[in-house]
Amino acid sequence: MGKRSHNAEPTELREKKKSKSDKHSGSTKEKTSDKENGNSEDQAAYSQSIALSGLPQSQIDQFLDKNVIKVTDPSPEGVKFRPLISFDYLPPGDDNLYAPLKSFPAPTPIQAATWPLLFAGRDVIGIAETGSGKTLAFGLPCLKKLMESKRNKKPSHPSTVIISPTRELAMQIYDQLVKFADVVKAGVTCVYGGVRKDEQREALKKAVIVVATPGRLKDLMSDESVNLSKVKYLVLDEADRMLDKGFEQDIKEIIRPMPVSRRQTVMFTATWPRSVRDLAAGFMNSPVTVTIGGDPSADPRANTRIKQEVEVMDGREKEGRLIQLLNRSQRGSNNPEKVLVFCLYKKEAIRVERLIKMKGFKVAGIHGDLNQADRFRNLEAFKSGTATILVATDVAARGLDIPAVMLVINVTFPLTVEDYVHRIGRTGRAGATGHAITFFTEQDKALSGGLINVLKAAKQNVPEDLLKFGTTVKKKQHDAYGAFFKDVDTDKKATKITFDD
Ligand SMILES: Nc1ncnc2c1ncn2[C@@H]1O[C@H](COP(=O)(O)OP(=O)(O)OP(=O)(O)O)[C@@H](O)[C@H]1O
Repeated sequence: MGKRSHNAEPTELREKKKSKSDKHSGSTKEKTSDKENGNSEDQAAYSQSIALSGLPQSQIDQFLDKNVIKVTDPSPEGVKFRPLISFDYLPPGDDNLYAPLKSFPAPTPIQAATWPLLFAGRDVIGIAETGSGKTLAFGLPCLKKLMESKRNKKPSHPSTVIISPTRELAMQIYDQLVKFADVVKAGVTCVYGGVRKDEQREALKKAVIVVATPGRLKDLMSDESVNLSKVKYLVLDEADRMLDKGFEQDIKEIIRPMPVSRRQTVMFTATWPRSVRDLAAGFMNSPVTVTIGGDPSADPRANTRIKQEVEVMDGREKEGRLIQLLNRSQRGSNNPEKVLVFCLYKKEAIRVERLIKMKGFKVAGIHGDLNQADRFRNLEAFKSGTATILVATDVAARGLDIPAVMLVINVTFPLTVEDYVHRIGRTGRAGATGHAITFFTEQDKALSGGLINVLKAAKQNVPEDLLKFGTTVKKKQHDAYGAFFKDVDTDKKATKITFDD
């Protein structure tokens, strides 16, 4: 929990003097108008439940303080919805949609704070730690919209697009949506590169919600297999990755046919570097920014339930130390814990996987040199526990929700501190604790300042050896930021630049 001073701005959500319009509308129900939202068509109005409006303000304030929730709304009215602190306060909806929520005790803070805004049709930037339920934060409103639209008419073109940087994450979002609302299964489809297009083209004919990686979606647009001119709800998951150099152009092309006046644009992430913020603003309409856990302008923040250890070493010591750590975590138990090992380059991942296999451990790998079927199969083997160690490049750094990953080992430091935060965020999810061990060598010293700040912000030990590399945070990001994660369509001829994924 952060300090109270971090939380200075939620006063916007606290009791305010009633404006003229509030007085006219009464205190229990507040409907957003289309004009306020800048969204003209089919915008579902959101009515705050009477029970939620009736709660004492102190209870709302306590929730905001405890979870360090900051909501910044640029519109003249400011923030007027209370967070949905319990599932009981959700707007009326289909039982099929809400029933699976019963497996959770309460909405997570990012869900509680963003749902009212999303139901009300506002553009939202949601920033919250890894593993904090962001998928459902943007997913539930989109499923609700789908169910409502199904009742009204049969759509001819997709109304919702969710874009994700990797194929595995796209598939995971798709799985979560259909698991959540099986009844809408027919209306949801997932398109990504590395597999044939024919089935995807067929599925797109009936799709209302499309989950996609950018490269394949762009291809399917250009051969007119999908028309995005009717899209009203656009989500960029892992938004900072989607807006960085590797993807920026694709995203611009995908968004072009979607009319801004009718589009609700939603961005979610655990890290929100300054470098992408202006670009994000250009795609959005008066967005409300919701931050959980502290100031978004500060350094990237890691989930505080993860114990972070950094071991400064010579590069030649890495393999020996890795095997030592794996021996400790895998041997002597019938049920060895799941360990995710990150490498930076594909060749390195292949070499490390081979080494681990040679030592007799149950290991699988995931990186851009594998074909898509192998990527899915290996990820599944790790999820199911057939393999207890997964060696991955940064293709697995973001978003993947793999149950019970107990330890993340960074054999080679990533290209940015944001990626570090996402990598270690594969452990310690949904309220659990986690552990991350990072090997750091002189070669990585340009990132020592950023890493030190992440460690300090999460109240972790900073080794003396790391401090020696310097505490300055270098502004310039690696030029390849983003390029290592791009899903390249294997149906296409190779171009000059080849990406890691
Ligand atoms: N209200 C809730 N209570 C408890 N667990 C939840 C709740 N909502 C979602 N979860 C679970 O929390 C886990 C993490 O959620 P999710 O993958 O959406 O995290 P995320 O914030 O998107 O993480 P990342 O930043 O790594 O992408 C999932 O297993 C999900 O089922």
